[in-house]
Amino acid sequence: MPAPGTAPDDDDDDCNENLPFEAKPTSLVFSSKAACKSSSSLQQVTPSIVPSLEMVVALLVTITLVAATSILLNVRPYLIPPGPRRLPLIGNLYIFFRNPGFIELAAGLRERYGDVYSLYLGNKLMVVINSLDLIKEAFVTQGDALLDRPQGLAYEIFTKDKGVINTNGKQWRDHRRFIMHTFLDFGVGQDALENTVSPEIARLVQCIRDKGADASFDPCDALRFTSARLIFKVILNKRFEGEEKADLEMFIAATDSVLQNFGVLSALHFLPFVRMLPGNIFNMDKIRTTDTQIRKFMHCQVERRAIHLAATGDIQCLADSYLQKIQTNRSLGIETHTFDADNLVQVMLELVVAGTDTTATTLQWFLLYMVLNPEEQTMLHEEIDVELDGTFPTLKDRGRLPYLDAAILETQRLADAVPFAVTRSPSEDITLGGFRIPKGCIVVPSLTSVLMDSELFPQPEAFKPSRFLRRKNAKLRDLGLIPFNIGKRNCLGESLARVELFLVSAALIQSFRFQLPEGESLPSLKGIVGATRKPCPFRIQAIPRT
Ligand code: HEM
Repeated sequence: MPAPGTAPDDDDDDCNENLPFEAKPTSLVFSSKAACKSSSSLQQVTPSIVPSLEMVVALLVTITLVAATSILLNVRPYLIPPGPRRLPLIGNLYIFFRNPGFIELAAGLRERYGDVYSLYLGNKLMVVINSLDLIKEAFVTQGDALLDRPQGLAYEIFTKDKGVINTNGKQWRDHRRFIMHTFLDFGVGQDALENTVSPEIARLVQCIRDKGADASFDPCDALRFTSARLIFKVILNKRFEGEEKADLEMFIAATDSVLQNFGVLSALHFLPFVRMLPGNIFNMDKIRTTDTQIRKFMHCQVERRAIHLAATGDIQCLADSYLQKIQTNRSLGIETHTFDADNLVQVMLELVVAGTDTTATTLQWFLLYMVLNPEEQTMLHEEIDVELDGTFPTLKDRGRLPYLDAAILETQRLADAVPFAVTRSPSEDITLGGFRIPKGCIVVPSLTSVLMDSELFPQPEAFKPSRFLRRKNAKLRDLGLIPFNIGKRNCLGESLARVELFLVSAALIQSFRFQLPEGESLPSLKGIVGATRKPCPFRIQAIPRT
């Protein structure tokens, strides 16, 4: 008997027993003993390259099955919006890998398939909605059927049964209502908030002043820190001073890395088998470790608030109100799992994550448009100098600074900070634009399609604050300015974000003239799209104004 892999003995009558699988009697080539008696070198090489009958049949069957499946897969069910051809198993996920960017990809698909089109992520149907009319129809007129988030779509940081962003039904409603009421109590959107946030903004101004007029710097970090600090102040009454500054840096870096992996986490959700592959593909271990680190940090902050509240009874921030609600429920004997410590930690995490990157990104775009449009910046300087005469801007001044207000709105339009909002899922079949959007599918509004609509905003690529000057009493939503999306589940932090955007930009414009450092090439206006749409890194110079 030859060793495995060696040629069978020429004289061995039972040579078929020793042949590799391909060379057994049913083989077209090696079906006779004569064949076994051919040259040994041929016997060693040929069996591995000549297909057997089984192989040919298997191949034909596979090709037929793939072709049949492809044909079947590409017939969209009745009235389901059109979309590109999909492949077995991965659906249309392949188009995300070969395309230059999500926004360009979405624009191309809209041009080809119309305002409502569909894609398959694995075998999950996703419907993309374009245009102001259709987004209003979906999220306002038929909004009650489109309040839910798709279930099972739990990214590591947004768990599916806690918090507010990724939950549905009573859990979501109770938390959304509680947070909105508490924000109102703390004066979010009103003058009362000023005492809380103004010191942080003054600190940002000083931090930029300290860089010196000649220095060129990337404003990204300073703005992210300020945005995070503002939210931490409102929700945890925390300033992160002295040694604790490093904690905040760690937290920001960690949340950033989770957000950067957002795309991978989303793709993995639709290809669950990839998660099961051996090895640490996509660095999932790192993502989990970071998630644990972030959660531990927040737990610690919440515990400190609980100790402070027990000692003083003084309600100073959202966490205090929440802890008080847990206590009240307990003392009334109300058994509720909706308001508990785990939910509190999750809510805190979500508010910081949802509020930091979005606001900081919008402020970065604001500075970028300022340096690229010096004549617009001069108009803002003139307005603020005349109206405020050097006093630090407050919310009361908003009415006196219409050009600044318009410049912020125009920045928000062009920034398109959250281009595809957050996914939703119909709780029942709905009809939109003549198509059926079935219960349970994923729905994505393309906010870009509205913010960059040339009929609503002529020359949509141009930075023209004046387009918002004459809006009189028209609602921003009716004009098409919907960066927070619309309807009952739009951005929960809209009022807080508007306050921050106004106070930070007013203070910066009053204090500095921003310009491109000499010799620096013009920064690109093409954004980097992840969970948010950020500008590519750029450097500026801040010349102090007296
Ligand atoms: C310029 C800044 C911001 C922009 C452009 C923005 C945009 C958005 C968008 C488009 C959504 C998705 C709404 C939908 O499902 O249709 C959203 C949701 C949300 N945002 Fe914001 N946001 C900003 C700032 C903030 C801030 C400062 C906070 C928190 C303090 C915040 C907290 C939230 C929360 C909690 C949700 C989920 C709401 C829910 O599921 O009910 N956002 N945001």
